[in-house]
Amino acid sequence: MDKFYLENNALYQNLVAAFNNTRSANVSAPQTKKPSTELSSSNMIVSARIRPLLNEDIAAGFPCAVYPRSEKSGVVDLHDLYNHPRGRPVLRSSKYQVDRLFTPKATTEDIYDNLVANLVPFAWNGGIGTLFAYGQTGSGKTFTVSQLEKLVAMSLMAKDTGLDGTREVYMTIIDLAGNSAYDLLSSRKPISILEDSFGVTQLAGATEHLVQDRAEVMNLIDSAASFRRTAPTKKNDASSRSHGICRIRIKDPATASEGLLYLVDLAGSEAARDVAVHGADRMRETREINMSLSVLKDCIRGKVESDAYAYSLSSKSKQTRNKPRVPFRQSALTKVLKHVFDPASSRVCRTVVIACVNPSLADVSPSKNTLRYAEMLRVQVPVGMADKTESNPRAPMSWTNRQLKEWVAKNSGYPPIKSSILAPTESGTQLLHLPAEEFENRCLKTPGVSAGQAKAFRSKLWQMHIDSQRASDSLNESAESTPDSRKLSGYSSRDLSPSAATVPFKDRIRPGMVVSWAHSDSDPALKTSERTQLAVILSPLEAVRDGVNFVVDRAENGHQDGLAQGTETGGSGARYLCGLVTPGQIAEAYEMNLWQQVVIDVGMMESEVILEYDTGTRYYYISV
Ligand SMILES: Nc1ncnc2c1ncn2[C@@H]1O[C@H](COP(=O)(O)OP(=O)(O)OP(=O)(O)O)[C@@H](O)[C@H]1O
Repeated sequence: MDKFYLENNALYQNLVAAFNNTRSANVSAPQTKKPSTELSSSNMIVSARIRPLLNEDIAAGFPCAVYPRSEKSGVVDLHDLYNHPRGRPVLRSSKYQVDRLFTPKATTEDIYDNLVANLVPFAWNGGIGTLFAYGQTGSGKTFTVSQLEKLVAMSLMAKDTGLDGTREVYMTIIDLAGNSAYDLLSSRKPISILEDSFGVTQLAGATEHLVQDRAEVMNLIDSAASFRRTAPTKKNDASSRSHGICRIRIKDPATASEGLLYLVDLAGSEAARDVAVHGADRMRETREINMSLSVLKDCIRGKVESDAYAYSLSSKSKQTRNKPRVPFRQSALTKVLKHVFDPASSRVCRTVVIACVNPSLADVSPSKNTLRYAEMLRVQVPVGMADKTESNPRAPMSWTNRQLKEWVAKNSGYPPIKSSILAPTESGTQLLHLPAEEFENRCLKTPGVSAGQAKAFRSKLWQMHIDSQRASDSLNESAESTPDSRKLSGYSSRDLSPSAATVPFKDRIRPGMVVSWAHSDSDPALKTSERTQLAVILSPLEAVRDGVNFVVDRAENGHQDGLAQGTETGGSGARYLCGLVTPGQIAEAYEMNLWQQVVIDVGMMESEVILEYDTGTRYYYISV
């Protein structure tokens, strides 16, 4: 093929020039409006960097095959020459679209400013920012990622970062080849990828360096690069045959909360011909690399789709769409990046992909694959949903950072909480997912704000979010029907009768009421150190048929069948069968465990607690 390209170089260049002339003539003609049925996700940016032709490409005589239309449009044309069996060769052109395009003139500093710089404050404030560089061998992935690592480090270790507070910065750099992982900061010591009992992936045996200054970080990056596993391919004399992962953990010592930055230099995807001269082991290695890249693509797409699914305001649209799958357990690479991909993770993530492209005609086929892969990563969010999520002043999930800041300024009480500290870059969704402790700590950084004000303000935001979900769900259930209070009541443990609030709660105990109660300290079956617990009333104990002791652990009998028990502590004697309400995975979220039952004496009950159901996270939250 290379011979064919070289022999027809002049023809190829003429055909490309003719294509470009026709296209620019058409550009001046009025454009039909693009049918805007979709738009891509803002937490995921797919970009492409076209590297310059290198001296060796030019010396080999191959022309340029990749033509960016304009950086703004993100559209790039690729021209291949097709050896037509009858007649002369023809030009085959294909067009690809990415969110951001970097032409050969762009420097890595431009890429940093445009794509990566805002991941730094994001991770500084507790988010997870991930950057992947993908592309065929020799396309400039290592060149790009190694420089970006240094730029990130310079920004994090600057004397004045311009960011609030101080942070401890920890760095780990590993190399992943197939299922084996190595610590590049400990002379390629083998390490293990394990999932601990909390489901968190641990890089067992990898060293984490607490870095103090720029010089130290630069040394670590250079030293890791020298331990990276490389082997020559036909295209690149020092080709990375493994995925290089740089993890930067940014810990806030005041709150122990942490953000993460992952900079991932993926192993080169290569055409079989590049390794054809090598043995079976290299071919197997190539298959493994291509398989892990394919799982990565499914995970990136799946995560964006699953976020869109989870945050969809409309329960109707959820019913009509299948729940997206994120197969993160299928490769070692995506297991290491579990926090980024696990749909159960409550962490806010932003992902940036850089598809690196070699512009030479000799590499046009793998370049097409790279750009096709990049296009497949651009997950589209239906416009209907975007409309709903973008412009509802009553739905915090739909707020941009600017809308959020305006709302905080007007609604956070006195003194007003500084929105630049509470949410420097976050959207409404991101602030809702901030752990409660971190949210309140940020509020407390505004002078004069009390812990009570911070707590009440978070409740206010959550209440608004829950109301907006409920309103949206009821709207979707039936546009024509009048609001049905029985349907709405399914979302709250609140008494439907407005006059109920005037009656002491112990005089109106009913099934479905949630109460706080104090249990005896020594009760091991409750598996918690908190003395005050929540429980949902199921029925009066008398309503339970005699002889069903296997469900109810009666106070008189002590523990039975491992179930929790209530004890009589001088109450009125009325006792209720209740289901335990236990903390969920997200801070301040609860789940109802109707099968974990306990008998509670009225005397042990302290107060009624109103729980509201949030369809987005499928947890209950205490309403204030
Ligand atoms: N934007 C650029 N400007 C100048 N030279 C570049 C650029 N990008 C890459 N190069 C050069 O191209 C060659 C290949 O780059 P690099 O090693 O980064 O490729 P790679 O995609 O990481 O390859 P592999 O997957 O085989 O490791 C290097 O000599 C590098 O210096």
